[in-house]
Amino acid sequence: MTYGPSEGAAGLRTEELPGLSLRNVTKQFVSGDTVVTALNDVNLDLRKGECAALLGPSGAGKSTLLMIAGCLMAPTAGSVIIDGNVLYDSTAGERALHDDREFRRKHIGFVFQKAHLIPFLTAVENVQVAMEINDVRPSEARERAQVLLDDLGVGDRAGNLPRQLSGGQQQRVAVARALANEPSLLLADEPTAALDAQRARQVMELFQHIAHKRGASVIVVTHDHRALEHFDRILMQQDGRLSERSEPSEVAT
Ligand SMILES: Nc1ncnc2c1ncn2[C@@H]1O[C@H](COP(=O)(O)OP(=O)(O)OP(=O)(O)O)[C@@H](O)[C@H]1O
Repeated sequence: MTYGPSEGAAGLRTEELPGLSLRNVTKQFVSGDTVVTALNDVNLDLRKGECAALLGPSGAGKSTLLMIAGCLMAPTAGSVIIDGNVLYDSTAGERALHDDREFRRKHIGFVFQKAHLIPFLTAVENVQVAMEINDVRPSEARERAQVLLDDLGVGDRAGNLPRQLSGGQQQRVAVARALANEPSLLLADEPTAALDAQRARQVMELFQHIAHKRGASVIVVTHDHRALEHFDRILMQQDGRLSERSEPSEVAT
């Protein structure tokens, strides 16, 4: 289901629609007699061009929130709306309303804690392949992949295999891959854990740039409170609930 060209979820004009909306999203994991409520009635509207940090203690549900926002996992209840496209709706149960794989490929970029590069492809091929899956011509894909690697300061390692790169270099290749298809929603789960302070700062600045200059909605899970200056919003996930902090100083260190 997609809202029409001029009207959206709440009667908003399409250009004013949030990049991401989570509506009353609940996620429960059941194993045997145990039920874990990882997300409990979570609501979020993230505008296009907004860059949000997601904080919270271990086990609070941060990764689960990213997986659901990124359509890698269906919510138990609630709806997920990306750029006016209803991806999940509780009334439709577990079934995605769109072909979520195709939607994900075209519109969503992920960066995980570990780079997860394809080991037998070079750095540039790892980025290139993400574009080719979306039917970009190989020559154009290669050129754009090289530009992204240059932007991330690893252009000179384009021809190296992942095992020939340091952890931080691999992670920057993974960031380039996530940006390959100019996603409207970028989700990153502790992307700077393997980086030194300077590189971590550069990656956070890049995320900020992607939101502010390209109009993407960005969520970054981080434990690094020094990075909070790079974010427009600070979200806190605790005991399954999502809340918002207005100032970095409100976040306990
Ligand atoms: N596939 C699963 N099956 C059962 N329980 C799960 C599953 N995935 C997550 N959980 C549980 O859901 C809760 C939230 O997990 P989640 O990984 O989202 O937390 P987190 O905030 O990302 O934690 P961390 O900071 O340690 O990565 C935890 O209690 C976790 O054990």
